[in-house]
Amino acid sequence: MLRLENITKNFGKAGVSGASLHLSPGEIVAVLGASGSGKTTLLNLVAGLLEPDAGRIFLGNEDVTHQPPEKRGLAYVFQDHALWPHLSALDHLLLVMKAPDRALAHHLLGRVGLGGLDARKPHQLSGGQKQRVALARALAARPRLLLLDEPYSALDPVLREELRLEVASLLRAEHVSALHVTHDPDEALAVADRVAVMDAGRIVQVDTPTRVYTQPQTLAAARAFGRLNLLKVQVQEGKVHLNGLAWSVQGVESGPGLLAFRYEDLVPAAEGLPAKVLAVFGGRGERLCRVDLGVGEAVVKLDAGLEEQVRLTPVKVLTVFPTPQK
Ligand SMILES: Nc1ncnc2c1ncn2[C@@H]1O[C@H](COP(=O)(O)OP(=O)(O)OP(=O)(O)O)[C@@H](O)[C@H]1O
Repeated sequence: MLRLENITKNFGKAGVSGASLHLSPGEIVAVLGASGSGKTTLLNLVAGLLEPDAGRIFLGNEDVTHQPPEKRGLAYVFQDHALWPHLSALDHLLLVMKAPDRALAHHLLGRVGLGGLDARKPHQLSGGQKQRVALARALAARPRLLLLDEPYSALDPVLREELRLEVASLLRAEHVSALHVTHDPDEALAVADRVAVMDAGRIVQVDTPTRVYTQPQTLAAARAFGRLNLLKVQVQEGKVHLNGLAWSVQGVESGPGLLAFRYEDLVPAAEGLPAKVLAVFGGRGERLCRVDLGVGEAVVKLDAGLEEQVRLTPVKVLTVFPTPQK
């Protein structure tokens, strides 16, 4: 459906470099990465709003690298919803339909939670409602590929959760592929078949959300999903030793590095590292504590009453990542 081959766009030191990616028909791929890692630039290249310096973009079998945006058959929903001030919500949908269908437009507005607001113009809608008109319009265009750039960021958390599932199920029902930029790992987990992680302009890993979470290939990929603890360690012949505890880390070079593990994999254990609780926070039924482990600080899920003299050990480590240069 979409194939990117070695796409590069230089903005001095920033931009996108050597990005390759493919999307199958009906597949939803989330693009995750730190701010400035190149996510929006990648989307703009696919949309045709930017031209790459090198590399090629295919939609189906068609090379669209130098095609203008309006020829590409895509729809996009970016952070600013770009609505026409003089058009009603319903008219926005009718305008992009090849064969205008009022019943379908009305139905789509209902599906994104705008039932009864068909006649409203943008100035009569809230920011979140405008964003939903933009989403419904994108779906009404029946694109071969939908590009989403933080489409739910202006919505409240409840609506965001409901709408992302609703849109994902509409996309799946219609077999529409989507490339979905988000900062929110929960959003990626909820809607994406695969995740592409970007770091400093490069796509550093493309895999299912679960595999990126459990087997991140780089520190940026591990960070993309959050809930990450890092302790400074020394690797010696594939092993890490910390105060009598030892882990084997396959394929990691000897020398200094960062032992990485998720919050939930740090657990109380009699033989663990003595932990001093520095702060307690959290919610939603889980209680998180920042602790000093003597060898560094970490965050742990800890039930009330366990703070006193608790010993903790990471029962599962992801790997040891090289210490970043910066
Ligand atoms: N037109 C431009 N001219 C020069 N530099 C640019 C331009 N557009 C983007 N950049 C730079 O390219 C890098 C990637 O920007 P981009 O907007 O793609 O990042 P992002 O991952 O989408 O970030 P965010 O999550 O903050 O939106 C940044 O360093 C940005 O400053």
